[in-house]
Amino acid sequence: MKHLAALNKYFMANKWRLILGLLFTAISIVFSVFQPIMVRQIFDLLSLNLDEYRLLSDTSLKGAFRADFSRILAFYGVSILAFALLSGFFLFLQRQTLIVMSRHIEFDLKNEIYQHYQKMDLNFFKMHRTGDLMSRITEDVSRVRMYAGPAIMYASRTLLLIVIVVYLMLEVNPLLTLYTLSPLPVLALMIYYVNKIIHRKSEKIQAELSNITSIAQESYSGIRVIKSYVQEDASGRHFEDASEAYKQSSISLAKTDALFQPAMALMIGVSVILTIFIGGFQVIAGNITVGNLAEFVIYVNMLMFPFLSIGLVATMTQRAAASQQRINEFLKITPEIKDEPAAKTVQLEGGIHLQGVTFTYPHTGITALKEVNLQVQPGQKVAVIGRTGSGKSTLAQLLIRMYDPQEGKVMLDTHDVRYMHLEQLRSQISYVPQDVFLFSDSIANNIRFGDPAASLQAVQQAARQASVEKDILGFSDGFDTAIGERGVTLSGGQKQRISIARALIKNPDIMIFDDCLSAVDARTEKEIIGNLYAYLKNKTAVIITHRIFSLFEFDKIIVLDEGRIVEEGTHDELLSLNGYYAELYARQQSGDEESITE
Ligand SMILES: Nc1ncnc2c1ncn2[C@@H]1O[C@H](COP(=O)(O)OP(=O)(O)OP(=O)(O)O)[C@@H](O)[C@H]1O
Repeated sequence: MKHLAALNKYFMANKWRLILGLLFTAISIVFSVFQPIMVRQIFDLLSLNLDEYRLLSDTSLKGAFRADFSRILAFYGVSILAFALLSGFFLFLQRQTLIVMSRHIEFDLKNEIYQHYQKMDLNFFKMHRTGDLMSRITEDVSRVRMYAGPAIMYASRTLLLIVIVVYLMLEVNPLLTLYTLSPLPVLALMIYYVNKIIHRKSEKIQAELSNITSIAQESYSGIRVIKSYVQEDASGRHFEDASEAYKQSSISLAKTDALFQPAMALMIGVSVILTIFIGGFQVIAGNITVGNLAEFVIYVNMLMFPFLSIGLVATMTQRAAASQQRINEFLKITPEIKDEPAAKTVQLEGGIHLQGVTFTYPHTGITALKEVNLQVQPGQKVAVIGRTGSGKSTLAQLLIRMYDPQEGKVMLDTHDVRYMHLEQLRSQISYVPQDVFLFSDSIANNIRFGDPAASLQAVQQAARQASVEKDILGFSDGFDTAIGERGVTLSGGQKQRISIARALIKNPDIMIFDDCLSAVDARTEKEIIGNLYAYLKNKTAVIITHRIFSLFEFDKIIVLDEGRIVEEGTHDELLSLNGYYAELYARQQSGDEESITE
C-alpha cells in the first residue's frame, strides 16, 4: 500500500474532483435509502388499513377509500421515482468526477513515465526488455488507474452505504440485522479469493495472447524467409501449438467464471431467505412490521454490491500497489548520462580531442575502445576505418555522449563533453547512425526531424544533397509519401539516404556518418560523396566506413583494430605503411577494376 502514496501528488492536483466526487457519492446514497423507507411505509399503511377496508359494507365508502389509497400510492410511486432519479443523477455526477479524475491521473502518470524514458541513457534500454518497458506505461498504469478511479469510487460508496444501511437496519431490529448480514462477509471473502484465481488465470491468458501475437507478427515480417524455405506448415504448427495453450487457459477461466456467478446468486439467495424466515417470525412476534420485512429485503439487495465490491476493491488495490511499485522502481532510476550540476552551454567550433579513452560496455563487459587518442581540428574531415567490431560505432557514440568512457576524456574544442549541456551538445552535432530508423510518417516529416522548422524547400534541398530527391519524386505522393507499415516500402539505400538528408538539414558544424552508405550502389555513392564534399566544406566530419572513398580528400584517416588506433595519417601516409589500409585499398582497387572490366 505504501507504494500507492506516490499517487498522493496526483490526488492533490485533482483534489476538487475528489472532494466533489465523494460529496456526490454521499448525496446519491442518501437519496437511494429513501426507497426502502417508503416501501416500508406503503406496506405498513396497507396492512393497517386493509382489515378496516374489508369490514366496510358501503360501496361508496369503499370507493372513497380506494380513491384515497390510489392517491397515496401514486404519491409514493412518484416520490420513489423522483428519489431514484435524484440518486441516479448524483451517481452520474459521481462517475463524472471520480472516473474523470482517474483518467486525468492516468494521463499525467503516463506522461511522467514517458518523460522519464526519454531521459534514460542507452545502457538502460539495453538492460530492459522492450515488452517490459511497454507494459509499465500501458498495463501498469491501467491497473493504477483502476485504483485511482473505480476502486476509490466503489470503496467510498461501499463504506457510506454500509454505514447508513446497517444503521437503519439496527434501528429496526438488531437480531434480524445480524442474521441477514451473516452471509455477506463470506460473500466478500469468496469474491476476493475467486478474483485472485481469475486474475492469475487472466494473466496466463494475457501472456499466451502476447505470445500468439508475437508469433503472428514475426511470421508476417518474416514471410519471405518462411516461403523461400517452404516452412509454411512448420510455422502453422508453431502457431497452432501456441493457440492451443491459449484456448485451454481460456476454457479454464470460463469454468471459474461460470462457477462464480451462481455462487454469488446462492449467497444472495441465502441472505434473502434468512431475512424472510427470521423476519417472518419477528413479524409474528410483533417485534417488527410487515413493512420492516419488505424494507429489509431491499436493504439486503442494496448491500449485495457493496459487499461484493469489498473483494473487488481489495484485489484492485493489491494489483495497483504492485504496479505502482514497478513504476516507482523505474521512476527512481536516474540516468547515468545526464547534465552535471556544473554543465556549461558552449558554442562549438568543431575540434575533437580524445585523450586516452578506454570504454567498456557496462552490461556486457566488452572493452570496445582502448586508450584512444585523437586530435581533429575544426573543419577537418576524418575517416574511421576498421574491421567489423573494431570499435568504430562506439567512437561515434562517445562523441555524442551516449556513453561516458571509464578512462580518459572526450573533448570538443576545449570542453569535456561530460560538463556540457547534453541537449545543447547533441543539437550541435549531426549523427547518421548505422541502423537507419525512420518514423511512420511522411518522407518530408522524417527529413524535417533534423530541423522541425525547416521549409519544404529546405527539405527538398537536403534530399537533393543526399541524392534521394529523384527517388522521392518518383512516388505518387512525392515528399508526402507515408513511410512505414501502411506506406511505401523503401529500399535499404533509399532509407539510408533519407536518414542522411535528415542529418544534413540540421546543418551543424560537426557531422558524424556511421557507415551510412553501405546499401547504396557505387554510382550513387560517388554522387553523394560529391555533394557532401561541397556541403562539408567548413564543417568537421567524422566518416565511418568500410570502403575507402578515394574521391574524398581526408585530412586524417584512422584505422581501428580491436579498439585501438593502429594506423593514423593521410591517404598517402597510410599507403606507405603497407598495413591494413594499404591492403584494403589494393583489394578495393582490384575489385573496382574487375567490375569495370566485367
Ligand atoms: N550496445 C552494445 N552493447 C554491448 N556491446 C556492444 C554494443 N555495441 C557494440 N558492442 C561491442 O563492442 C565492440 C565494438 O563494436 P562497434 O559497434 O563499435 O564496432 P564497429 O567497428 O562499429 O563494427 P561494425 O563495423 O560491424 O559496425 C564489439 O565487440 C561489439 O560486440
